[in-house]
Amino acid sequence: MTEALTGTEPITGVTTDPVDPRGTTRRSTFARFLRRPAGVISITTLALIVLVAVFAPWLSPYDPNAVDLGLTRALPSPEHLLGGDTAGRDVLSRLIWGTQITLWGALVAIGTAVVLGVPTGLVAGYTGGIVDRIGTWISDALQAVPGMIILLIVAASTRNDFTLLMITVGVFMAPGYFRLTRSTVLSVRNEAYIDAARVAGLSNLRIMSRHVIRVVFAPIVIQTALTAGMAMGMQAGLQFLGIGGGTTPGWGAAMNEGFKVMRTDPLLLLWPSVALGITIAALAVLGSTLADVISVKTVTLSRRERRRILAENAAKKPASSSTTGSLSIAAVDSAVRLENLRVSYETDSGEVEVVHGITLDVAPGEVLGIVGESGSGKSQTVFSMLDLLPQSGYYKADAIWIGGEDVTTLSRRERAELLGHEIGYIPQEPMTNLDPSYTIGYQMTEPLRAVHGMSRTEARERALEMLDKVGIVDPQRVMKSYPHELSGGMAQRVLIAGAISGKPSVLVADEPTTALDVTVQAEVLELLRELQQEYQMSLIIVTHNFGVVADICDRVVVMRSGSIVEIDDVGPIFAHAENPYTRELIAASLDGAESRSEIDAAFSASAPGTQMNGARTHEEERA
Ligand SMILES: Nc1ncnc2c1ncn2[C@@H]1O[C@H](COP(=O)(O)OP(=O)(O)OP(=O)(O)O)[C@@H](O)[C@H]1O
Repeated sequence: MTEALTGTEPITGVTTDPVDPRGTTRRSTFARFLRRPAGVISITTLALIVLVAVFAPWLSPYDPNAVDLGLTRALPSPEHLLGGDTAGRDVLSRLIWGTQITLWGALVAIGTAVVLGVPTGLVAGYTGGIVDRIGTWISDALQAVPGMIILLIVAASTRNDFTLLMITVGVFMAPGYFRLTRSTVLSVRNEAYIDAARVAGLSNLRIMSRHVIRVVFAPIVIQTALTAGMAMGMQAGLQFLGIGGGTTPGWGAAMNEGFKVMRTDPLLLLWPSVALGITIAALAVLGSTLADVISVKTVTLSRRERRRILAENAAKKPASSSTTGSLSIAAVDSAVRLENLRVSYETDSGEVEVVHGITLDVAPGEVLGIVGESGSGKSQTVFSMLDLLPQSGYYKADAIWIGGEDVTTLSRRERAELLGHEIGYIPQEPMTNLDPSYTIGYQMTEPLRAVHGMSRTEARERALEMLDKVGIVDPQRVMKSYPHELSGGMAQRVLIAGAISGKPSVLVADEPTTALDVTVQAEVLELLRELQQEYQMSLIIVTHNFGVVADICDRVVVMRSGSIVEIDDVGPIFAHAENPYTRELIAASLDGAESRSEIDAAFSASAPGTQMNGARTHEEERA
């Protein structure tokens, strides 16, 4: 469907089906579900059962509690299709009304479990730390409580109130939802698109309710199908024991009555057992088919793998107390300034410092390159600046100035708000930084409305203007598209448009071209340079490539193993770098690798209508 489009080509033949978090369309998920006989049978059966419950007053041939002594223990007949029970009541009518009360009981229990378990699991998984520990502790404690004893106490103290009993059942089911939600959230909490939403200044509540909840949705639906059956089983069990039955003709109560006369009138036990068995089986089949179709998978690093990575890190550089780097202007005049920044990670083998006290600043309108080999600490530096370090990481700094304010003195919320206004962030991987569940239009307008207070129309106009600015040929159409319908180059342009749409004073680009092919890299760099000049933003560009530095930067910070080894203007660095490591990096970037001019030449040759660096003009794209 989607061809390998470059960022400048119009989208052709795209569909706009909403997608689930795994990138498949909702329609196709439902279609795949319906293609399975088990799916069709289970959903049809459940639909019929629900219809019977809803239309019980009309379907029931008699009053379920009306007594006709002539009907006592009567066998099935044309007037009473399932016969009469021991008190002379119509069995079919009681079974039909029983459907209603049984489903209602399951609904109350599941509703309670979902309301208690899902939001708490969401908050615990997303927030982590003490909130997570308290939530997990309560969940574990609840599971250790003997549920049956509590149910007996509730039954005794509420005179067998059926609804209250089912709420209590729901409370005991809530830990299942809590654990499922928490673990699902943990698996996506550090996804790049969640980080991107944080940097855009969206509140935690908004991120949780819009972006994280979507991932939780599918497993919760599956869990609900399975636990609804369990809730019904428990309800029937309670009524079978005479708890919570009362005069309510639930299936469990009917089974209780049938059990007493099982030897003489086995049919009285058979009918409610069959009804309950079919419903629970249909729910179980529905749940497992859904699980199969959606196949929820989370990828986690094995413990051994984690240990290996952390040990490697620890071996790379011992913690040091020295500070590296330098400053060029006063703190209040700088666009960004880091003073003695240290980043550490908590690991099994203790604390590992990965950035060892670095100091640097960026002037308004300046383009600063942060260069270094992989693992040198470039991203950790940027993440500290953007408050994006993962849970196990933390930083210490004498100060971090952004827009003339020391953000280390601000609350998390104030800082997020400041970041949303002052900094635009362009991440490494364009695709993973877009939420697959939402259209580009929604993702672009959301921060503009939530953070910058624009109306829907203003936000839409700004988003269209920015998409146009970054060279997207058909912005209207792209706004309606989902991330999987874009090529990598287009996705990166969309992210650039999103990053500049709030008109930030600083743009941070973390290896913005590594995930793109060579020709698209050239276009994106050219675009960044144009935008930086047009908006007079400061640009911090993280890269391992001195070709990019030569092309776009005013000044360069060279990092190695978490320290700064050299800071200088680009000219002097290329002419006479002082540090041998810098010289090595320059040589490695230019030696053998395609230099910028080679890339440009190659691109110009392959696409005659292109400017220097391979970026086509907007007019040419339109043509
Ligand atoms: N979650 C983590 N736990 C422990 N150490 C980490 C973690 N994330 C990163 N590190 C370590 O921090 C160091 C610096 O990593 P960083 O991501 O900043 O490197 P980088 O220079 O940006 O490299 P790259 O260009 O490959 O992204 C590395 O040694 C890395 O292994």
